[in-house]
Amino acid sequence: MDLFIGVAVFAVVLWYAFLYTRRHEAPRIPVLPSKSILGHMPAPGVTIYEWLAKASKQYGPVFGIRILFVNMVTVNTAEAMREFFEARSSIYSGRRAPKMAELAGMSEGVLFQQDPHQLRQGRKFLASGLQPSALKAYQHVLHVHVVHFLDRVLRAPTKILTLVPMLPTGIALEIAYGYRLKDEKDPFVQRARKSVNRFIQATAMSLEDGFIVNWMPLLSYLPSFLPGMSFKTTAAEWDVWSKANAAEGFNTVKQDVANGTARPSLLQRALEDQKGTYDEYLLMRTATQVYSGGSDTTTSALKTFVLAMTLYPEAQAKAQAEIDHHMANKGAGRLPNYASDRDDLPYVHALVREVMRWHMPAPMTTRTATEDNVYKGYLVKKGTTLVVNMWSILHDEDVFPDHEVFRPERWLDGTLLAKFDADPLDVAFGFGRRVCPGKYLAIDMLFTAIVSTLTVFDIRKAKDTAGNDIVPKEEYTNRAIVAPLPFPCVVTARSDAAKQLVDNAMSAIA
Ligand code: HEM
Repeated sequence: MDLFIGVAVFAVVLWYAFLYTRRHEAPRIPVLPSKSILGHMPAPGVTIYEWLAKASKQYGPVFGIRILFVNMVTVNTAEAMREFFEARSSIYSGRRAPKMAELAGMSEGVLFQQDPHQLRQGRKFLASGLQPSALKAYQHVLHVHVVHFLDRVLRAPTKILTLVPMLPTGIALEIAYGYRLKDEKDPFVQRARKSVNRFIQATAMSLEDGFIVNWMPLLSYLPSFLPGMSFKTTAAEWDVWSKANAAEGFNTVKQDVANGTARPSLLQRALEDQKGTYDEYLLMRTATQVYSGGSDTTTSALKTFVLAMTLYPEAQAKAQAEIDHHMANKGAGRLPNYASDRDDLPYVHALVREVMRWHMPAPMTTRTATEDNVYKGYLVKKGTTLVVNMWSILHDEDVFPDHEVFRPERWLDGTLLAKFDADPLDVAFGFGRRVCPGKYLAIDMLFTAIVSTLTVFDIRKAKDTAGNDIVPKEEYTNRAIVAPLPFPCVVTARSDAAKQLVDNAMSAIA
C-alpha cells in the first residue's frame, strides 16, 4: 500500500513538473491549420517548394506545417536561413535520414551523419580534395570528360539529354576513385547509376513515388509479414548491396595503393598521403557520396541549360557571340574553360548563374535542431525538422517580378547581386556548416561544360511535321533533386571548324 501511495505521489509530482515546464516554456512556432489527415502534403502535381514560397508571403518567412503526423518548421528567406544555419550553426546543423534511407543503410557517410566527430572527419576528407585550391589538380580530368561528352554528342546529337549523366558521373568517379570510365556500359558507371537511383527513391518524400514509411516511421517497427511491409525486404536488400558496392570501389583503390599503381584521387590521397588520418569505413561510405551528391544535381543543371537554350535562342546567340569574340582573340584552336576564360566571359557567367536560379537542382534541403533553442521568442525543440526552401529566395516575386523568365542579363551589371545579397551560385548549394562540399567542383564543371557546348553546338527547337517549332514545356520531376522531363530539341555542330576543334581535342587526349 505504501509503495502504491509513493508511486502515485511521484506520478502527480512529475505531472505537475511537466505542466509547470510547459507553462513556462516559450510558445512553439505556429503550425498552419489543416483539416486534412494528410496535413499540408501537396496535391499531386503541386510542388511543395512553390506552395511554401506563396504561403510565406502570407504567413512570413518562418512557419510550421504538418505532413501526416509530422510537424516541421519551414524557413523561406535568405535572412532567416542565415540566422538559423549560419549565426546558430552549432544548433541547426543536424540532418536526419528519411526512414527508408536509414533502413537501407544510406545514413552512413556525410549526408545524414548523426555523429559530430564522423561528420567533421567526412567533411574534412571531402574538403581536402574539393576546395578551390585542391581543384586545380583536377582541371585535366574535367577537360578530358567534357571533350568526351562533346564527342559523344557530335556522334549522337539526338541523344544529348541521355548523354548528360555520364559527364558528371564520370568526373565524380575519377575524382573520388581515380577510375576512368570506358563507355555507357561500363559496369562501374552502371553501379553508380543504380546506387544514385536507389538513393533518390529512398529519400523521395512525395506520396506519388516515395515510401510511406518516410512519413510514418513507426511502420518500421511492425513485423515484416504484415501486408504493406515489403519496404522492409527492399531496404534490407539495398543495404547489403550498397555496402558491397561501396566496399568494392574502396578495396580496389586500397589494393592499388598497396601495389603502388593507384591513380590520383580523393581516396588515394586519403589512404596514401594522409594515411591514418581517417576512419576507413567512413572513407568507404563518404566516397560514394561524391557521385550520389554530384551526379544527379549537376545532370539536372545541365539539362536545364539545354532546355533554356531551346526556349531562349537570343540568350544562346549572345553567349556564343561573346565566346567567339573572346576565343578569336585569346584562344583560337582550343576549347574554353572555367579557369582560363571565366573572367573574360561575363555573359556566359551570368547565364550559368541564371541556370541555377531558374530551376535549381535541389530546391529544398532539411536540417534538424540538435538542442532546444528560442528563435524570435518561439521555442524550437531539439529534434525538430526544418525545411530549408531555397527556391523561395530565388523566385521571390518582389526581387524578380519576371522570376519565371530565363534572363541572364539580370546579373550582368552586378547591381542586383549587390542589392540582393543572395547569389544563386551560393544559395543553390545551401547554407552554413552543411553547405554542399562539391560546390566549387560543380560550378567549375557546369561552366566548362556549358561554355564548351555553346562553342561547338547550336541548340534549337525541333519542328513538327508541318514545319512549325515545337515549344517544349517547362515540366520537371517532383523529387528532392528535380530535373526537366524529356523534351524535344535539335542539336547541330555550329561549323566544320567546331567539329575539328572536338576532333583535335580528342586526338590530344588519346
Ligand atoms: C549543381 C550541382 C550541385 C548542387 C545544386 C548541390 C546542392 C547541394 C545542396 C543544396 C546540399 C545541401 C546543403 C545544405 O544542407 O545546406 C548539398 C549537400 C551535399 N552535396 Fe551537393 N550539390 C551539387 C553538386 C555536388 C557535387 C559535385 C558533389 C560532390 C562532391 C556534392 C556532394 C554533396 C554532399 C556530400 C552533400 C552533403 C553535405 C553534408 O551533409 O554535410 N554535391 N548539395
